[in-house]
Amino acid sequence: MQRIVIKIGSSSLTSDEGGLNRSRVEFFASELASLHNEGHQVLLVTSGAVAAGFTRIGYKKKPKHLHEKQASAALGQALLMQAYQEAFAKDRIGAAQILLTRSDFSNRKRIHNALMTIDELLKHGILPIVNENDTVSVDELKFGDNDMLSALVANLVKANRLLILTDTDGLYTEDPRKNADARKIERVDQISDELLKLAGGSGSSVGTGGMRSKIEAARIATRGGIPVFVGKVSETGDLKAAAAGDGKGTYFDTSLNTMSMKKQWVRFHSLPQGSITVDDGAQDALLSGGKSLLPAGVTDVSGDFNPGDVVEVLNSLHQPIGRGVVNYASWQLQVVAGLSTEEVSKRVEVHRIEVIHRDEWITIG
Ligand SMILES: Nc1ncnc2c1ncn2[C@@H]1O[C@H](COP(=O)(O)OP(=O)(O)O)[C@@H](O)[C@H]1O
Ligand SMILES: N[C@@H](CCC(=O)OP(=O)(O)O)C(=O)O
Repeated sequence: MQRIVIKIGSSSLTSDEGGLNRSRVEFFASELASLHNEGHQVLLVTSGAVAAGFTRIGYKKKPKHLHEKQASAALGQALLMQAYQEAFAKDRIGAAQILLTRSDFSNRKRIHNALMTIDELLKHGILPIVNENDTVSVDELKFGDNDMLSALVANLVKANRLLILTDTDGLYTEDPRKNADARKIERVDQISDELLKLAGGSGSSVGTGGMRSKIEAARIATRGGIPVFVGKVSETGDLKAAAAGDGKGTYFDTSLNTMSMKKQWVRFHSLPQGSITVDDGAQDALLSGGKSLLPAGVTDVSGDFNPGDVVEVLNSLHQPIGRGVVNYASWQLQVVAGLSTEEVSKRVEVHRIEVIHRDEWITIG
């Protein structure tokens, strides 16, 4: 038995003019049902709410403004779920709706609740269907496309694999819609910046992130130890083949140095509650010395945070260099910034003397 997260993009479920393509929904549901019936735990991350809803609202093409997209998603999500529910019912599979936002992933309690819900549904043989909660997602915190959401869900549920389905049979050296000579890349073992540059934006009028956001998602999932497939499922049996390592697409192998769960949370899920500026010595200690941050290296503190929160760390030029879990409240750190360890222990009572312990630090940039 494997736990498999499958992401389906708008371009696979709707037509360019918008509106849900019911027969595509039925096809994907039957492919998912066949994996489910083999005894796997299957989770679906689906897009398509905006694309399914905008024509019904009366917009001529996919809307650009956030409130229009949100209105389309509110209508379209219901249509999407209805279509999935009816399609899965043919295989007697119950389908449940889970709507998440970016900020849910940075709140340990909320995301823990989501995980408990998903586990409970899977235990009862129900197929969880996840989408972004578009109505309450604000612009700057939106996933936008669901590729990143699927990677975070896969990490959250500790999936055995993530299958990102789209309208192209994998990653090419260039966008194959624009260059017929583009070559397919069958396997990727290291996601480099050069590879990210190969990938362009969306080729269709309904899709959002294009290949680039899929590679970024693959980077996050593979770092979490989850192998990823990006490709096409268009005929019966294609999904099983994709899950078995024989699909029409590109396979991304897990990177050798996978991050600990704690570091993954700091890197990908957390929302910093404040920032700490450090001097050049502390910057070196963090970036090249593999050391923890001590109060002596702190020059400035901003924001209102508590021990256990994540903070961003800035260098003396105010450029972000990383983030980590802080062991001080902001007011405590203000009192002891720049002081030696001996002085610190005279002035405040803290659980750990390091401002950020190296095991809870992550370099960014
Ligand atoms: N290097 C590339 N290889 C493959 N596809 C690419 C590449 N660069 C850009 N694309 C485009 O990415 C599109 C898939 O992304 P997108 O439209 O966002 O789909 P989805 O709705 O499934 O998320 C493809 O149709 C293709 O035009
Ligand atoms: N939450 C949105 C996702 C938007 C979107 O276009 O995503 P994708 O097709 O994955 O690039 C929706 O359901 O419409």
